Amino acid sequence: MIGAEGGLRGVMQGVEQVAPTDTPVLLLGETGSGKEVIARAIHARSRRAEAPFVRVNCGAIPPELADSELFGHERGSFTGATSRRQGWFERADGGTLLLDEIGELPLAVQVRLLRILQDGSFERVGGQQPLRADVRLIAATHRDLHAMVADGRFREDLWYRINVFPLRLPALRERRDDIPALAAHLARKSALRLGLAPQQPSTDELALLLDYPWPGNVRELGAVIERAAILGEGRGLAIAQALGAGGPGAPRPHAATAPAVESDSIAPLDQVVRAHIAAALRHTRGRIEGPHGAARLLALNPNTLRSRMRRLGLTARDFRD
Ligand SMILES: Nc1ncnc2c1ncn2[C@@H]1O[C@H](COP(=O)(O)OP(=O)(O)OP(=O)(O)O)[C@@H](O)[C@H]1O
Repeated sequence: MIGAEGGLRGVMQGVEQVAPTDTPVLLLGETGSGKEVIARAIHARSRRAEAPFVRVNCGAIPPELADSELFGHERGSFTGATSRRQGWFERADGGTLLLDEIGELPLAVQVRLLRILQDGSFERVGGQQPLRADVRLIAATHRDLHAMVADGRFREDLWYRINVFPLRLPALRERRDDIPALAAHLARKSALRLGLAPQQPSTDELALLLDYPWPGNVRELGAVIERAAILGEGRGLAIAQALGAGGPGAPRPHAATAPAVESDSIAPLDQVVRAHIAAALRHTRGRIEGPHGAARLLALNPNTLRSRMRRLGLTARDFRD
């Protein structure tokens, strides 16, 4: 895990404290910020490390199947239940269960979840016999569960039960110091996966990565690095192009000056240049001239930069906040 000594230091302290216990953990943080990575770290440091770690994405289960997915069902208990099925609690018995996106669970299922957390017992759908499962629960969400409690969309009693030890993962933009190490790690992983010579971002490319807001956090950084590795064809990382071509927050090319992307892999040069200049302007908050200006960063004469910005439809004012 990258950042354990950096931006995740506080979170890791919590991990070390809570891992040896059986206490439920609530992981809070934006999508892609590393909640699953932290859940696995807790499991690995617990007495359950040799037992299963099971992750269930509650947001991906159709609400009518949530009961059966979590607690299992007996044969014939509903149309389509052609055989007995073990639920995720049974499969995680002795180990750790990560319920990702717990806020998406229907209220009826939340009641059953509360019960298993309170006394470890449950029944399969259509089953009479009470069963037991010894499971350590880790819940994760990017939602404001407290607000959902206030709206009646999340049960207050369940909220108290899972909110014993909350850990909040900072967004990547709140721990920019971790970006260089993460980028290096992700670049090595991409190169291995793609069978390309490993490449590392240059200082200029790192500046682009440091400047980007990363709404999709580490997952998005991984995707940008992978795209950059593919576009760089083993000779480098095409970070500017990868950022300009795909990031949801990437500056959109100006219709009059940059044609639509015609190929997925090769962005028009104007678009790449525009994204690069925009990144420099974001960095300097719109300042063009002087020692802290974008012209200096880009090694351009300020007037040259101004005329390129005009041609590409960029205005310094847009970067001033
Ligand atoms: N600190 C880290 N070091 C190395 N890789 C990381 C780190 N944090 C996240 N990643 C990688 O980033 C990706 C996203 O992380 P993860 O799946 O844990 O995020 P998440 O918060 O659980 O996302 P979601 O809310 O969408 O489920 C994964 O591929 C993971 O391996």
